[in-house]
Amino acid sequence: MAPKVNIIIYSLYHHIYTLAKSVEEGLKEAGVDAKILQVAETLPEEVVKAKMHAPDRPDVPIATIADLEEADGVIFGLPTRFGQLPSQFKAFLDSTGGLWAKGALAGKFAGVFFSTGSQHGGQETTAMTTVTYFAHHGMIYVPLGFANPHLFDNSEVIGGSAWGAGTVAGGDGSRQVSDKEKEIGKTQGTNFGNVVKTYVAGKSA
Ligand SMILES: Cc1cc2nc3c(=O)[nH]c(=O)nc-3n(C[C@H](O)[C@H](O)[C@H](O)COP(=O)(O)O)c2cc1C
Repeated sequence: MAPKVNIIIYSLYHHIYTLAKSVEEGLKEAGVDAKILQVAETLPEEVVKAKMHAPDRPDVPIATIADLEEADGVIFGLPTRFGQLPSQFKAFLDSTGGLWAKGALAGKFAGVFFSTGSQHGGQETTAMTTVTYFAHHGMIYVPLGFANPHLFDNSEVIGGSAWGAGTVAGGDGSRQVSDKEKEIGKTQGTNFGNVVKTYVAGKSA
C-alpha cells in the first residue's frame, strides 16, 4: 500500500487551497497517496460572508483528528493571522490532546506551507511557530530548504522560504498564486513524499 500524506488546510480566499493542489500534485508524483482536507470554520457564517466577503469554502472534506492518525505524514496549509497560524487551525490542533497522550503522532512527518497578505507579513514566523506543535507531538518536521531555484529569484514577488512553499495574496487578496509559487509547492510535495516513502519502505523492510 502506498504511504499516505494528508494535506490539511484553512483557506478563506482560496490562495492556500490553490497552493495545496500543487503540493498534492508533487506528492502524487512521488508515488504517495495524498488528499486535501480543511479544518472546520469557527467564525459565524455572517461574519465570514458579510464582513470578510469570503467566497464559498473549498470543496474538500472537513478534517478530523482521525485524518492525522491515519497518515504517515501531514502537510499543513496556513494563511497567516498576525504572523501566526489562524485560530481555526489552533482550535483543530488544540483538540489533539488525546493523540498527544498516547503518542499517536510521534514519528510521523510534518510540513507547512503558508500565505500572507504582504511580502513581509510573517511567512517565516507562521511556519516557525507551528513547529512547537510538531515538537510536542514528536512529529518530524521536514523543511523545504532551498530545493527549488525560484527561491533564489529576486526579480519579482515570490512567496515561500526554506520553511515551505508560500504565496503572497496582496492586501485585498487580489494577487493570485503565481506559476513559480505553484512550482515551489510542487517541489515541496515531491520532496516530502520522497522522504515519507523512503521511511515507510525502510520500516516495512
Ligand atoms: C484577521 C486577519 C489577520 C491577518 N494577518 C496578517 C498578517 O499578519 N500578515 C499578513 O501578511 N497578512 C495577514 N492577513 C492576510 C491573510 O494572511 C491572507 O488573507 C491570506 O494569506 C490569504 O490566504 P487564503 O486566500 O488562503 O485565505 C490577515 C488576514 C486576516 C483576516
